Amino acid sequence: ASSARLMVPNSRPLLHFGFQVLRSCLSSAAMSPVASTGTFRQVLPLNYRSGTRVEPADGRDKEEAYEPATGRVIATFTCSGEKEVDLAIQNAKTAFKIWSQKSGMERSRILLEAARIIRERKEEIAAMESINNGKSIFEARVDIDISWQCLEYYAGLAGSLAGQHVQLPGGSFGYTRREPLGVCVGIGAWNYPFQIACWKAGPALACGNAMVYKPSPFTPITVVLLAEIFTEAGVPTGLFNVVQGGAATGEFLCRHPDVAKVSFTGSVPTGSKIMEMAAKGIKPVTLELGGKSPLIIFSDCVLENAVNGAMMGNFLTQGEVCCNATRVFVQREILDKFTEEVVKRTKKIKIGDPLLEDTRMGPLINKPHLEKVLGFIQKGKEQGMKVLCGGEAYIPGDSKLKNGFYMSPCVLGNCKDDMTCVKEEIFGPVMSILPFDTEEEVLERANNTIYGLAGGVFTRDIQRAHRVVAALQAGMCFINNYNISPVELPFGGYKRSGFGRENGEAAIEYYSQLKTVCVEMGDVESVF
Ligand SMILES: NC(=O)c1ccc[n+]([C@@H]2O[C@H](COP(=O)([O-])OP(=O)(O)OC[C@H]3O[C@@H](n4cnc5c(N)ncnc54)[C@H](O)[C@@H]3O)[C@@H](O)[C@H]2O)c1
Ligand SMILES: C[N+](C)(C)CCCC=O
Repeated sequence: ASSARLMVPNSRPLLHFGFQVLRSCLSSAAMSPVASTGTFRQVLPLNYRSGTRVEPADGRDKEEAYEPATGRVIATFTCSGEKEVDLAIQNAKTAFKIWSQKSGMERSRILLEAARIIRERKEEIAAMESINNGKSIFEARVDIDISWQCLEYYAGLAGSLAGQHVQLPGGSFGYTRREPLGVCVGIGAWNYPFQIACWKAGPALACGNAMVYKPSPFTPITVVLLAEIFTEAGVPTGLFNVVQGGAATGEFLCRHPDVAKVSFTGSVPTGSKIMEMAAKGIKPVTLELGGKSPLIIFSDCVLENAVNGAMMGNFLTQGEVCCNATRVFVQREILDKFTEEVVKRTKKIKIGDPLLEDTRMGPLINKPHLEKVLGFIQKGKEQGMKVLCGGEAYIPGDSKLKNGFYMSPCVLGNCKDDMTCVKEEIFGPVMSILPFDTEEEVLERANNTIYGLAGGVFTRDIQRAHRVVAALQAGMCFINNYNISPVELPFGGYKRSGFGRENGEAAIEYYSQLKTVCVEMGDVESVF
């Protein structure tokens, strides 16, 4: 068990779908945080191999991880070198031999146990996620709920993974076996550290693979808890390993000859490099990349729902969400009313200490990122955009937060499709509002982007809703809602937002391979 474990308060009933969980968190009575901001310090090693935390066997560069709420360093660690990466992969290979021989039901039981432990330790994990990432505690709880739901879901599928039996002439037959790939590498982004790891580990382990996981160096803390939980749940030693580090460590992983697959979540430029490295070894990749998603709001919508959808589509996790609907197209008849309401609601967002129950927006991940986001807004102003609210660095009243990386959420008006803020992924709390007149026009404009991760529509016209999502060039579409995450539904992008899918039955395809067996029941005929 982790000695970094924090106190776990009374648990509460849990609901099983992302949105309902979010609702329950929003409406539930305040629960006191398990740690207070400004006190956490990570002292244990952050690599995980041979079923325990270890210091890396080699590595040169040191990294520091921050608590964005205060700007404090909470962990210093060495980035894993080539030797450490190899040790983790060799461990995974050994564990794979045992794990891949287990039946689906055996794997299922262990994944269910891991899900149960995550549920039990939800408050502790959520608090650490909030401390290291900056997202509000109530959002972090939703992330942890989605994480255990993901493991439960794949535990449910593990027992029914199967091939096909095909009858051939003369009593001969063929069958297919669904087999694991081997050692899979997971590389994650910093915005959903624990959840991204579960979205990869859940299907990978259910299919019988082993995994070596590298989180973002900005958020190294919580994935090690996941590794400890898998061990406690009963996976073979070395099945799920963690190596810490940045680009160099990631490259050692991607280039390693014993790695069967790379599943990557991160930016488009890094995704392109990953694909190139994987191509050298003919390794399959899953790429979950960035986005600049459109949300189309027709004048016949339920305005309050559309406003809620736009808020959820822009301001979760300080706007640092890949599938955010940062281009909000609003039909001209309701533009003023919609804008007025969104601005009113945005101004009311409570910014501050992420561990406080009533905080709805915490700090951004780090200072350079905050400066980058503010730079986008400055550029927007220079290009003629109107800042309707927010868009400034923010210093909360509490003196311990004065060095944190806060900004006020921003709504931009007077936007044009060719402006930088409308074209590029900002990855911060910045919503651009764009008027439109017709369905045909808005679809053309919505699809005019290199990205294709997500998209949404608000309308009461059911035919139009389905017509619009069918025309959207995006992998994840929402009708009359936005940014909900049922783990039963596949998630992934079109165009440069990547390929492959996480969640849902679809993910099984990306962590397994089919073997065909042809069985002869008669004699062998030869043409020679
Ligand atoms: N589609 C999705 O599901 C999804 C989810 C979350 C975030 N994202 C995207 O991630 C981006 C933000 O995350 P980020 O800033 O951490 O992205 P990033 O690409 O900078 O880093 C992602 C991960 O890749 C590693 N990495 C960097 N260079 C590497 C290299 N050369 N070889 C191997 N690994 C390397 C990083 O250390 C990190 O762990 C945004 O674009 C966002 O949209 C996508
Ligand atoms: C859980 N969300 C909100 C759908 C985000 C998925 C991961 C993207 O960054």
